[in-house]
Amino acid sequence: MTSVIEFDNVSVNRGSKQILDSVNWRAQADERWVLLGRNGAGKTTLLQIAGGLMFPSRGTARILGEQLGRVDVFELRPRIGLCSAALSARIPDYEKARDVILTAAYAVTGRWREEYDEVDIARAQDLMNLFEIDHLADRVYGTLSEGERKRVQISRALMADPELLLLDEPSAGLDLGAREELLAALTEIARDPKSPAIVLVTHHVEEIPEGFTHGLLIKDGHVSATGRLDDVMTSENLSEAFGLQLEISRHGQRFSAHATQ
Ligand SMILES: Nc1ncnc2c1ncn2[C@@H]1O[C@H](COP(=O)(O)OP(=O)(O)OP(=O)(O)O)[C@@H](O)[C@H]1O
Repeated sequence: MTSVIEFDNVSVNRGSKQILDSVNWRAQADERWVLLGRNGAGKTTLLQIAGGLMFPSRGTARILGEQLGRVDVFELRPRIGLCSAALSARIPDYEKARDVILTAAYAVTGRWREEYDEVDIARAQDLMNLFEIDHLADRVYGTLSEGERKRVQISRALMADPELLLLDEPSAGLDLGAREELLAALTEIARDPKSPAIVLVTHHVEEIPEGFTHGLLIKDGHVSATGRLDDVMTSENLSEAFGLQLEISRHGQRFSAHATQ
């Protein structure tokens, strides 16, 4: 199986700051990855490179078989579904939820065509059903709650049937009920063999959906642990990555963490 993500010694510098330091990472199509690390560790930067939105300063990054720097990123990006706060900020407040999702079929924000294919409309409807937002289809984005917006954003990211799905802190700002609903939907996607490869950035081990298979811990721009989730999610690895003594417990397929000193 070809790797969806292949990073070889990827480094990123901005001025004198080294944001990423020789990151090696391989992700396959059937894997669901979690990136964890404390504030400023480099998670968003890593995700930006995986999304073809930023180039490494050194090293090589291949995404969906294409090497950044040698591929037209405007052809690569439509193959990648992205959900991030930055992208959400670009969605017009007056756009109806259904159109926020539908416009992803044409890689735009803001509705510009009056006609969509039946197949696109059916897919948007399926996604709204999956994320239980079909009742919000005619509501404008600006009036939706944070949890409702998150579900619209992920539906949008999946609309163009991407080969890689990147989710940057999808649970941020959600209340407990909304978070659990979102995690249940992400679990359903993670367990579906037809789903694309998924990379999810989070700060909280409690927010790792069931069905995720691999983890990458990042500390000060370098990978501190990587591999199968069960092997990565140890108290020792998490304590090292977050720089404090943590105890990780597991309840079924969910994790929790607390500091021991
Ligand atoms: N253009 C830039 N110039 C200088 N420093 C930058 C630039 N972009 C990012 N950084 C720094 O690089 C580091 C990594 O940033 P990044 O956003 O990738 O971290 P993160 O792990 O996603 O953090 P958070 O959890 O707080 O969102 C941070 O210290 C950030 O301030």
